[in-house]
Amino acid sequence: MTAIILASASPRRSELLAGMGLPFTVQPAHIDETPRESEPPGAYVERLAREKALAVFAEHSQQLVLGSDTSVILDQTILGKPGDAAEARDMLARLSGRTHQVITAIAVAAEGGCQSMQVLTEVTFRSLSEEEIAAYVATGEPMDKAGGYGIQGLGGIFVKQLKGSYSAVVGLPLQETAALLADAGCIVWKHWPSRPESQS
Ligand SMILES: Cc1cn([C@H]2C[C@H](O)[C@@H](COP(=O)(O)OP(=O)(O)OP(=O)(O)O)O2)c(=O)[nH]c1=O
Repeated sequence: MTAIILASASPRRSELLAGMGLPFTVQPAHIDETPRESEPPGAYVERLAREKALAVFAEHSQQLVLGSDTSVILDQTILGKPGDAAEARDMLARLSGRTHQVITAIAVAAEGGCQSMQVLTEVTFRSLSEEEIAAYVATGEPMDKAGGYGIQGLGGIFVKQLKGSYSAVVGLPLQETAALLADAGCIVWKHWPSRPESQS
């Protein structure tokens, strides 16, 4: 099988991909993540996923490279990772009591080209008090996460409703990633081990 490289520094993406039962190595991509002027959020997120995959593929063209990007969108505005505690507090105050979109794009670069797609999930937060926001920011959890929260962590208690893909919000949509890998010739389930006693 063609070796898989995950072009990401995100520990969440590594965990999610490992959970699919595939062997892979990690090589983070270093790209400029500045949005272009009036670039629509979906186009921005998918462009970054492709750029991450292609940056690593440029050095490993015999392999299959998976790139991904996640952004939180509120009122058509992209909320990336907060730069400091004040920005994290501001993001969480804006998300409080509202529904926002989380767009995660994935891209697979392989010999045959680069295929990509976007997954949109709607997340509704309950109202958050100022004290709760301050306590959450003080934990440090928001700092390396789009929108300033982690649904898989302490931030999970803010989420009232989710429509779409939970794994996409965490950083890697499992079903769609398996489909894109399959298109590139990597059938995920063929790599699953089976126990001898379950064969009868
Ligand atoms: C909304 C949300 C985001 N996140 C994380 C997923 C991503 O790691 C991060 C979004 O930033 P990204 O720029 O997509 O990813 P990254 O910088 O962490 O890693 P890389 O670019 O190398 O792939 O936010 C959560 O962990 N939980 C959440 O609930």
